[in-house]
Amino acid sequence: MPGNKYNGNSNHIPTRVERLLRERVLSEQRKSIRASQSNEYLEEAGAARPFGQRLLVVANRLPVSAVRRGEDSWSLDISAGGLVSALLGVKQFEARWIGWAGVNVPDEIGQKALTKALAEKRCIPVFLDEEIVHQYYNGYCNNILWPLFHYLGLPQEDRLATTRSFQSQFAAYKKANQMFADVVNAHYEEGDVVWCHDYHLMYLPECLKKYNTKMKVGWFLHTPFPSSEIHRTLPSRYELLRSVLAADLVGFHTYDYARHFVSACTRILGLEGTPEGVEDQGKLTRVAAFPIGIDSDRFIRALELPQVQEHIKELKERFSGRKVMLGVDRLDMIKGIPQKLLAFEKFLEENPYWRDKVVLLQIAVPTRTDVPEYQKLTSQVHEIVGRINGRFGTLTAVPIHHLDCSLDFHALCALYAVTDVALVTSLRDGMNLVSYEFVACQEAKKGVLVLSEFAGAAQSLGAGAVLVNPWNITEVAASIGQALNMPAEEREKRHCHNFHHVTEHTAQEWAETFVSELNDTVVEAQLRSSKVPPELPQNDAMECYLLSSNRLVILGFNTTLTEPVDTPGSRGDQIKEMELKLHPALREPLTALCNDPKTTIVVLSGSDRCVLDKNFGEYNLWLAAENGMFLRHTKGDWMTTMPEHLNLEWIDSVKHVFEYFTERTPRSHFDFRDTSLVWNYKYAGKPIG
Ligand SMILES: O=P(O)(O)OC[C@H]1O[C@H](O[C@H]2O[C@H](CO)[C@@H](O)[C@H](O)[C@H]2O)[C@H](O)[C@@H](O)[C@@H]1O
Ligand SMILES: O=c1ccn([C@@H]2O[C@H](COP(=O)(O)OP(=O)(O)O)[C@@H](O)[C@H]2O)c(=O)[nH]1
Repeated sequence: MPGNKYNGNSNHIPTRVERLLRERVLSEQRKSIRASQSNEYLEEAGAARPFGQRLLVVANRLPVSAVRRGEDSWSLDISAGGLVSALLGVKQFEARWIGWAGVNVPDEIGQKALTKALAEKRCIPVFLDEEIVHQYYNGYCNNILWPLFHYLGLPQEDRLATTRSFQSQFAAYKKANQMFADVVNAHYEEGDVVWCHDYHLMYLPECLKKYNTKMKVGWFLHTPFPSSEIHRTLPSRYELLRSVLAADLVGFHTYDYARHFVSACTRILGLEGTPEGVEDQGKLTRVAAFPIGIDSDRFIRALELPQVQEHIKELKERFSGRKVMLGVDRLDMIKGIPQKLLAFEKFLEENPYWRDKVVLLQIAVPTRTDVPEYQKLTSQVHEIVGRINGRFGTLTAVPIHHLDCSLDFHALCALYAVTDVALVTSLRDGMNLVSYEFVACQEAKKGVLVLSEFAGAAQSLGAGAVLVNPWNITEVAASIGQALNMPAEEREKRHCHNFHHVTEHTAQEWAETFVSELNDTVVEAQLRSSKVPPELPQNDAMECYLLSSNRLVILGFNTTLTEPVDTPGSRGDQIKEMELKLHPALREPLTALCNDPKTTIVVLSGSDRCVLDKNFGEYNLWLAAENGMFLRHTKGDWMTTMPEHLNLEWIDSVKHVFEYFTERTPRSHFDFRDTSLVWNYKYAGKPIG
């Protein structure tokens, strides 16, 4: 099994540093294994795999688009987007894809035929009907989670309508996730690794673990994970986090996204965040950053193909005498296309010299065209392009070539290769693979990448790119000028830096690291659980209790004998908790215990004397107030265990410090008892869910 390095009987759980070192060694080994393998895409079922661990990749979309040709015939096209190319490049596992084929297939004959055709591509379909797709995909995924995770808030115009339809869309989301889970469960074999992808499937880890706690489940988010301040506005904030935490390993593109997730779990769920992940009652969900990459060799090799060379030649001729600037984006509001166009317009305004010497080629791939926000964006972009071309175009040339379509892989490679300046102005972007692909195709030209600081890629390619804030069109316009005028020597240095990153940190590497870490995480969890102290054997304890004739039982008060006010899933009630009260259901058993002549009961608490008097005055027991500073049997008076001449001079100064912080820490409170000062910050900043 790859990735399982815990040989023999060692019970050692590796530290982070040990894990990192081990991962580096393994990464080198994997690279040499990869180098000796072929590199074909979507191999037919049955092809030999070196290690044989099965990987079930579960994503909303399958890596193929299906088109119906007849009642029982389908044609399938590989759709090689970012995630697809990343995972198809992984040779180490026997991968199966589970996902939605992107079409509605209401009839059984069609479903059977499509299932059969997809099986040849190692794909397994999840059939979603139109209503579910509308509510789950267009609604909850793309109209709620997508804008929220990209800091765009809920859709502006129909905000209230969205708020109203929220519950039904969330119900559809859960239903759709359960449908994915049912298909996974039907195909799961012991030992398989199940890798769930993206915001579409946040509810899936829990569905899978409910079915089989032993299943190895990983979840990876391709978008940003926003600050907890954004996530907490989601009505389903609690359920989504809980469900993701059911996974063994949770991955993000950047450390920032991982940190946001952990802080959402601490702030919203009240759980403990550790450097390893999130801990809940001894169960650890590992959380880490796994920046994706591309299959850089595939791009580099494509540039050598005759048809790509031919295309490059044509493009060079077509745009000779002009510098080529390129944008490749899905037509999505997160990509900042209007902002990019406005910045380009400003650049042309301020730099008349460049007006006939530069062209911007903008490929705007249509996406989510059923969602109204996307339809509005299309019109807006067309309007801006028309205006700029009207302003700066001539009879023979226009400054912007805008294409509402997608290009095939070879055409895209040729475009990347002839580009002088790539312009990525995403307002937020999980990673942005286009910037990686551009770098991979620039060994000859060494063009400049102008990159938004809000794309995950800025963390990896930031050193070589010209970073911009896409909201600041003055800055972007100036960066366009800087890029177009950049001396060759500087371009080369910047390019080399990024090229090295793109070719070293590949998609294969990304997937292998994730799966390897997932395998390790599961083994570590087993080791950890074997170290947890065993539960009290209740029957044995009861037997001993019954046999003994002189028993001392020491009970706590707060949360031992009080009514629970802070159960998971409910908001804690600070006011109730501040007034400690014996749980009414415990009155009877406590009376019975206290009246048992063989048993002495002590309630030991940090509370002061009057609180204990009020709650236990009527019982036949011992009270130890302020953690034992005062002691009394309920039939007698309080006595103190405090040494004589105890120095209490510190109290005044500590009181001031506590008061200072109480004023500045919302929901904290401060108790001044006879011999102790207590500053309680349990409710400060957490939990809100
Ligand atoms: O399938 P669609 O709804 O048309 O959307 C296409 C994909 O868009 C998102 O991509 C993200 O993943 C990339 C690779 O990790 C990353 O570079 C990019 O920044 C993200 O936006 C989405 O998350 C995918 O699920 C969609 O399939
Ligand atoms: O005409 C096109 C334009 C883009 N892409 C691919 O779409 C992916 C876009 O990924 P990115 O991470 O940049 O953004 P996303 O669209 O996933 O948000 C890249 O792999 C591109 O090569 C494509 O196949 N054809």
